[in-house]
Amino acid sequence: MSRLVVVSNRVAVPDAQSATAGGLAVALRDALQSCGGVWFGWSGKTAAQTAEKPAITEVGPVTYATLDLGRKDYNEYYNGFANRTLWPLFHYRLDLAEFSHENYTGYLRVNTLFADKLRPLIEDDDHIWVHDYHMIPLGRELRALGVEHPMGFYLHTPFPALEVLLALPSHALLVKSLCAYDVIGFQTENDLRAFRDYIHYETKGELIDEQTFHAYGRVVRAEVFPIGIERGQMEEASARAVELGAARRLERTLHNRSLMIGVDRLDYSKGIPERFRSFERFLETYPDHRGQVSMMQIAPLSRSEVPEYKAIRDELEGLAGYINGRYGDFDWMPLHYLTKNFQRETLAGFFRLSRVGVVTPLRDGMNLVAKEYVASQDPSYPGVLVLSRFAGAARELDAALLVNPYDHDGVAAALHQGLVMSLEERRERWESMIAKVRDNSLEHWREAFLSVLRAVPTLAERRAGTATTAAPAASDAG
Ligand SMILES: O=P(O)(O)OC[C@H]1O[C@H](O[C@H]2O[C@H](CO)[C@@H](O)[C@H](O)[C@H]2O)[C@H](O)[C@@H](O)[C@@H]1O
Ligand SMILES: O=c1ccn([C@@H]2O[C@H](COP(=O)(O)OP(=O)(O)O)[C@@H](O)[C@H]2O)c(=O)[nH]1
Repeated sequence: MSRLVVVSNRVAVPDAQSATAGGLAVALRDALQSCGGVWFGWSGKTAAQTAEKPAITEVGPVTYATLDLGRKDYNEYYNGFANRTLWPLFHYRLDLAEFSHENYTGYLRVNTLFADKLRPLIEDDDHIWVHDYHMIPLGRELRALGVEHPMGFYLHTPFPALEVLLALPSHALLVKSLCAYDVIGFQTENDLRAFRDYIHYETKGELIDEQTFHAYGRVVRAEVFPIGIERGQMEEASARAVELGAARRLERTLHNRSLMIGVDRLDYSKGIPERFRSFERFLETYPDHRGQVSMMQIAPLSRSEVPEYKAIRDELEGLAGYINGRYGDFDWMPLHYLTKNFQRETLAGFFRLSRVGVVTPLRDGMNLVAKEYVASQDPSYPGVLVLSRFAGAARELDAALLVNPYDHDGVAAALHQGLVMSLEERRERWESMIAKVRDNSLEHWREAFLSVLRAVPTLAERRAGTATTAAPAASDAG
């Protein structure tokens, strides 16, 4: 099998902490281990200047190549265009999107630099898989350097509706850059539809069939590959975790009260203030639950240098204090709000103890927490998932209590419904959801994407005329 080159903003270089690597990191590492290759990206560290050469770590057949970013590059590329322009825009928050020429230039500069540094590491037969909004221009930059290899791109966030994307001054180049890839993967049908709308209405490209289109002189495949969680991992971890320290200690603090749980990076896309307001509405509307149930919100800090993330942190501290001050009692605290990070194995135990999982983003590419909550439940006594209809996960987990996170009364009613739901209905809903979580695992996602990417003939196959596939090949570099 030919080698794989993975490119992503964050690279999980194995080290002393490798045991705690996230699911996506493990899945990509497994793929690289089996066929060999390179994982390239940012080191996660900043320096005075961006590194001249990538730092190389060789582990078996895998080369990890990472670059430290200089402060200016880091600010304009990561804090700037990626997380102050593309992130809010892709999550339908035009009100928060900042359009700065300087940041945009920095974003393009870092992508050009990544392409330059990656080029020498690419071998003739490689397949290249690029991840996420940080790296959209990378494929086009590689093509400009003469890289004609099969190249795939996967977008982990939503792809915004046409009218929203048009607000981005550089929308045309962004989409043209996407078309430099041979395969583009999205989380949901919604995202794919939005992308095809853009191709159809803005580029006047030709939609050849459900998965293929022609634009900018290239034939490209665009498909849906919903991401999942590692098969069995949370199921096993949660069964073990309830016997372990943290979950045991949490259970003792509950004094037989019910627990509702939310776990999200501290990000405005996750709808945490709206969730707190819905929780307040719930306490107001259903007073019988006062003193009987608590909500625990785990929200590890994220992208803390971006002003909008600082603002939401302040807002949440104010709201949590207000709710606890207004409704709490000397022996009961309604809301536990923590900004520390927990290991997923610990979360698995917390999820299993929680009667209701509250996952109410305003917009989310997938939301793996929703799937992890389902996977962590005790099959004989499962909890209830309250899930935003605007999370990608809602497409598969349609047996959850689906809510509109902007509708505080509706979410409050769903929280109540989750707490009073019969065991029979809880089991029925959970069985439907766990089947989908198991079927659409992370491994399934990875193999589904790679099988489409690997069907694109390699450079060597095309040169030798030995391609056996009908998969479309690039016709020019766009
Ligand atoms: O790298 P950070 O800036 O610290 O952010 C963490 C990741 O956040 C985003 O995650 C997305 O990917 C998940 C898996 O596909 C998906 O479930 C979720 O809905 C997305 O928000 C981001 O897209 C990643 O690149 C970041 O690494
Ligand atoms: O304290 C925490 C909070 C979250 N997570 C993990 O972070 C991931 C979050 O992924 P999700 O798709 O829900 O959202 P994202 O943060 O990628 O937007 C999930 O695997 C969580 O279990 C974690 O390990 N510790």
